Amino acid sequence: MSFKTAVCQMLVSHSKSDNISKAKSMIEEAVSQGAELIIMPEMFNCPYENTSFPDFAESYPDGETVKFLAQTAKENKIYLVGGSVPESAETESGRQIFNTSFFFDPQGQLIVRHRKVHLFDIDIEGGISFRESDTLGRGDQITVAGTKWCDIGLAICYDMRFPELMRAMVLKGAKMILIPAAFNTTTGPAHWEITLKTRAVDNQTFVIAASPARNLEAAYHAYGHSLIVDPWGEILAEAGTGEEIIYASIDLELVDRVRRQLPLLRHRRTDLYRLEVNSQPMAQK
Ligand SMILES: O=C(O)CCC(=O)C(=O)O
Repeated sequence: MSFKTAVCQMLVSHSKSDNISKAKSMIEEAVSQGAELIIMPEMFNCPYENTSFPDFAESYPDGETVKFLAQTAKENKIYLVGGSVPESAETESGRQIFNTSFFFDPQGQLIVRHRKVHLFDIDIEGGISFRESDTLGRGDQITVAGTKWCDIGLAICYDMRFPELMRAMVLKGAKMILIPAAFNTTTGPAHWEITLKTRAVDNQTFVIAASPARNLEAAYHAYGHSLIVDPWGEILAEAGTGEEIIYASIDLELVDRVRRQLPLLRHRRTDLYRLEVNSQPMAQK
C-alpha cells in the first residue's frame, strides 16, 4: 500500500499570524496534489531564536497554532505533523517552554506530541553557538505514533544525532521516522544528509526531515534541503534552500522487503550488547 507524503519547506517570518497563513496555503497546495501525510518544519510559527521562544509560546489545546493544526488536519482529512512550536506547559518544576511537535490525525485528534529530548546546546569554533536550554525545557519521552499505515517515530532536529533514540523507536515498531528540523549553514553541509541517510540505512526505515527555508534576514540561517530518504538510503526527494514543497510516494512494503533481504534487526547480537530504554513511548496528549 502506498501513499503520498509532502514536506512544506516554508519561510518563517517574525509574524506568527503570517506564519500560520503561509502554513495554511502550503498545506492546502500539498493536499491538492494528493498528499495524505504532511510535515511542517521545526519552529514553523516562530523565528528560531531564544528571544522569540517565550513570546511565541502557546499552550495545548487553546493556542492559536495548535488549534489551526487540529482544524486543518480535520478539514483536509490528513495526517499532519505540526513541525514544532514553542509550547508553554505547567510541569512539576513550574511553567516551562518546550520545543514540541504536535501530530494530528485526519479527524483533527492529537495522536502524540513529542517534546524535543536533546536540547541543541553547542558552540562550534568559527561557526555557530546556540543554547536552547537558556529558554527551553527538555522532553522525556520516546515518541511513536500509531497511524492507519504503520507506527511512526517522531523526533526533532538535534534528536536525529542520537542513534539510540532512533533505534528505540524502531524496536517499538516504527517503519518511518519524521523529523521536523532546522540545521544551519555550519552543520548542515557537513552532517545533514549523511546523518539522515545513515539513520534510514541503520534502521531500514523511511526518514523524512522537514526544514524551514533559508531566511537571510533572520538571525539563524536554516540549511533547508528538506529530505525524504527510503529504507535503502535512496533520496526520494530533496528541496533546495528556498520555499518549496517536496513530495514522495511511500511504499511501506519496501521496509519489509529490505528487512527481509538484509536482516539487520534480526542479526543484532543482543547477547553481546543491548539497548536499555528507560522511558516508555507514550501517546502524550
Ligand atoms: O544538530 C545540528 O547540527 C543542528 C541542530 C539544530 O539546529 C536543532 O536541534 O534545532
